[in-house]
Amino acid sequence: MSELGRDILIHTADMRVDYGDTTAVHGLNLDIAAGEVYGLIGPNGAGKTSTIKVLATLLEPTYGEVFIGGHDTATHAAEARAVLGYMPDLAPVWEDLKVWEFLDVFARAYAVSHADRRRRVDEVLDVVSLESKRHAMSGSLSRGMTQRLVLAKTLLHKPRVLLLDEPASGLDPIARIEMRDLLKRLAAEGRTVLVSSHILTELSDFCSSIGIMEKGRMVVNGPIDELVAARQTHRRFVVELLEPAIQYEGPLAELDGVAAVASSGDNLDLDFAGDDREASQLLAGLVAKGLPVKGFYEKKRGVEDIMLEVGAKEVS
Ligand SMILES: Nc1ncnc2c1ncn2[C@@H]1O[C@H](COP(=O)(O)OP(=O)(O)OP(=O)(O)O)[C@@H](O)[C@H]1O
Repeated sequence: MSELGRDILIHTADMRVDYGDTTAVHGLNLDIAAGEVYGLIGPNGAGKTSTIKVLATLLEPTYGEVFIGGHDTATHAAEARAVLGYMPDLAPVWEDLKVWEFLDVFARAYAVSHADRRRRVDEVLDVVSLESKRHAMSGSLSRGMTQRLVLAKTLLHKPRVLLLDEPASGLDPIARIEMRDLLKRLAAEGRTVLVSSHILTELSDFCSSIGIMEKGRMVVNGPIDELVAARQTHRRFVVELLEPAIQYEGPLAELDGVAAVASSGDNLDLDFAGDDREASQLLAGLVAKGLPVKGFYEKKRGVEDIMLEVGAKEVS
């Protein structure tokens, strides 16, 4: 399936998921291209898991169409499954199997030939940096290593599309960073990765696109660059002063291009509409007005700011 030359690997149209009278997902339209890392963000209960389960062919949508790797999941579920790897939230491992045995069982299930199995198991252990744990019991691994083992299992059949439900949940900060770096690598190798989280900052620095869900609806969806640019009508500058900034708030509001001024301690935050040359003139104007300027820099606005603007404050 392609659209304007893009290879669309995840496509949904009007996808709805009902549980009895509860609608968990309302008419979802998604198009995620090859090589993208798509962050599905939303608070608990927003509908992320239901969405991912449908994409993974584990749950039939109540309504709508779903294509994975160009395969209609309603009519060609087996073909769709062959190209996708799904990692559930808090997936269990068989604790009494060694790490390599755990992977070997699944390699058999994926019909990897006997001759290739050992090599394939070694390859996925290498990808998730668990080679040294090859002979360890699965039950002896830390939470972060267990998540990486489950991810290794998900990679055995070389899926082009990865569907990862909260892969960093329950991990300590270091294990989170390791998981994030691993996902970056997997995406850099050309896979399409859909990863969910209720923690925005976990995703914002490496996703190419995001979707923010609230109560089963997608409230923001698109490439991060475009989302940020569309909301960037004003630039935010910080002026660091040598003394309390509050006394300068009033006079500065009259300067050309300054839309709003706020002070905190020795800093002034300016909302400013203008290009770099005008920003440079703004700085000259501040100094000419006698402000004791110690520093002047632009504060880039990111995805976190978008979140606040769309009012999804409960997602943090
Ligand atoms: N099997 C089910 N039966 C009934 N309602 C369900 C079922 N699974 C999910 N729901 C409801 O559907 C809505 C969406 O849940 P879902 O698990 O998809 O959200 P989520 O964003 O993944 O949240 P979480 O992070 O807590 O898993 C919630 O209101 C939830 O209570």
